[in-house]
Amino acid sequence: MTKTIRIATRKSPLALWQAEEVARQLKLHHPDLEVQLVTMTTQGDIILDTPLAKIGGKGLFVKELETGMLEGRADIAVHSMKDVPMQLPDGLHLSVIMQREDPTDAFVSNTVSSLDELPQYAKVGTCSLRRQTQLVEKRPDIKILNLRGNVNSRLAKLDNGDYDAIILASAGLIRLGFEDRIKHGISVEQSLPAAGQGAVGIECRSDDEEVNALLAPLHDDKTATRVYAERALNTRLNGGCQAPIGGFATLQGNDIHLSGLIGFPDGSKIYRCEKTGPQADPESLGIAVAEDLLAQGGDEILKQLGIDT
Ligand SMILES: NCc1[nH]cc(CCC(=O)O)c1CC(=O)O
Repeated sequence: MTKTIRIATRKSPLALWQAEEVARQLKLHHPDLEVQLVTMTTQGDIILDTPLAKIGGKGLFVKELETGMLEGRADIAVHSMKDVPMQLPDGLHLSVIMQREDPTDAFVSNTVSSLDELPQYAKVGTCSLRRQTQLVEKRPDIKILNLRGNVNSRLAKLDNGDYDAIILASAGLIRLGFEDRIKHGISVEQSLPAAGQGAVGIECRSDDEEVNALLAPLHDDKTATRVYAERALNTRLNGGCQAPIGGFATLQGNDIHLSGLIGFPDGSKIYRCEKTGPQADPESLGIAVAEDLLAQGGDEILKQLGIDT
């Protein structure tokens, strides 16, 4: 009998694109494999009118997919790594982290081509406290407006004239063929990305040896090392993708260079830290950067946001 892998995925265009890309790569490596998409709706897809930071829960975009795997209705789930909580349920693990797409935040506008060109009191759409914090630090006059929904509907809201500019992950725009909407990828110095941004991960049951073996060729070691360091930073800060926390790692020779930040959402103060450590131990580096940020005053920010450290 031919083996079938069932992929649990959300129905948003980006989620479907990513699931289909995994299906395509799996079939490339295993021509006889059958791959099916099992679409599911998550809490994050239902609650569209509330800023994510206010809903507060972690794993809003992944929980139903995980339940599907634990109940045997699917074999794997494909996620944007940025949306994957730091702690996974018992019995599941991240089997694969795929090669990273452009990790930057994209500046998207129909009227200007950069942050500096935005008129005074311009309206900028984003639902990310991390993006907001870094934008407002540089441009305190800017009015941040909430922007939720999938990539396509966010672009439609910009075109509708609701905003002077919006900030989205470059990776999602590139994958969906909207690369031409990106005025520029904002430098990581100006807008430090979220942990895991631009990387796709595949989760499955830890004990499913056959599926883990079939997935293995899709793993990218270099991306995984970077994402592990970024996620270790987030884990120590107890952040999720909804906190005003950034983390971005690059590889330099045999080392990892990790930049992290945490800031007040009004941009009044951002604490930053960069450290370098061996590629063999991304976790320790992530924790060291997190400890430094907490000691500088990041603990106060987390306390004000109601996040336990
Ligand atoms: N939180 C939603 C989300 N999760 C992953 C991406 C983009 C794709 C990626 O980071 O791989 C996006 C959209 C966005 O932030 O614009």
